[in-house]
Amino acid sequence: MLQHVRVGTRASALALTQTGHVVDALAALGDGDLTLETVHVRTEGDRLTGSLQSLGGTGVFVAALRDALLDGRCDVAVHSLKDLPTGDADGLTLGAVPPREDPADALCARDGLTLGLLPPGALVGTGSPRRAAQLRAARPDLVVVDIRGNVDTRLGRVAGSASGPGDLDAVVLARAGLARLGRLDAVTEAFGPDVMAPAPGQGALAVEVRAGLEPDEPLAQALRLLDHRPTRLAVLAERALLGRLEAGCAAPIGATGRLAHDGRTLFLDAVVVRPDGGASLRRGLTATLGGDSTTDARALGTRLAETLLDAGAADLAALGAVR
Ligand SMILES: NCc1[nH]cc(CCC(=O)O)c1CC(=O)O
Repeated sequence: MLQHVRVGTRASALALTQTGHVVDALAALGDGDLTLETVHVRTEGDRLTGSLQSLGGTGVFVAALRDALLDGRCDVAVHSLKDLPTGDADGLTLGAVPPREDPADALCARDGLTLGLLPPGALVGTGSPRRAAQLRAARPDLVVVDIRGNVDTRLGRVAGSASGPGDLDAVVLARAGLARLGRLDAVTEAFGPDVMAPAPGQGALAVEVRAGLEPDEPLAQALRLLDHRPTRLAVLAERALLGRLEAGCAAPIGATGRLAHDGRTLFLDAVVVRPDGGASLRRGLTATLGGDSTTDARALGTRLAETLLDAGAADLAALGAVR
């Protein structure tokens, strides 16, 4: 059976490379039964300017792609997993979670500087309250500047660009995005999770499709082969934590899940940081997965969220969740 599949993407450089990776992988895994086409979908987030917080988070980037899937303008949508809202989308399903890149956050500073070597009062750009809070915790003397824009725009704020010289000493970006764009040269320090815990889902992609694929259609078969169980279980736990805390991708919450080599021990570490960086709560839990590993992974995230709520996370970070 030959199947033609349209893959929807945003037009940003990062979205295009991410979609390209998935298209190439699906073509290889489809074993000649799949033909693929990339279709561009314009999203509201690409049009608007202003801080991400004022847009209500990066969910705006996702909504237009989801509409295109539901309308049948495309059959597959590739998202940065951390940008997906934690709730399920009606009529859609997570078709595959490919192997994750290193989820670390990375400092991209002028003159090869690391966080410890930035001078007092240095200007560090990020649009993420999570990154801002952890920067303030590590270096209360720095000035965090709220910025947005695509990866090139942000790097240009340090290195300078056609529109002028750089006006910041550093920016913080996901290492994964830089890796996919071939821009790891800009990284001057990759943060360990003790300094900056990455966002739930960071470094992972989500391949979303309409619910109800036939299991034997070529797309469904290729998606099963593309799916990486350790990544899927880790991100399900991370996102369940975020969901239970009633927080989105803009919340000052970091989380890292990891499946042990035995395939059934799942670790989850999380931190909730007060936005001013002056206090934080860090907790970890481990679960042994049973027959329904998906449910168990989600339960681990929920349980860790409740542990954090018991310790006062909702007040600390002004979250919506109640215990
Ligand atoms: N919110 C924007 C966004 N969504 C995903 C990535 C990077 C790639 C990833 O985390 O998988 C980025 C840019 C960034 O945070 O630096």
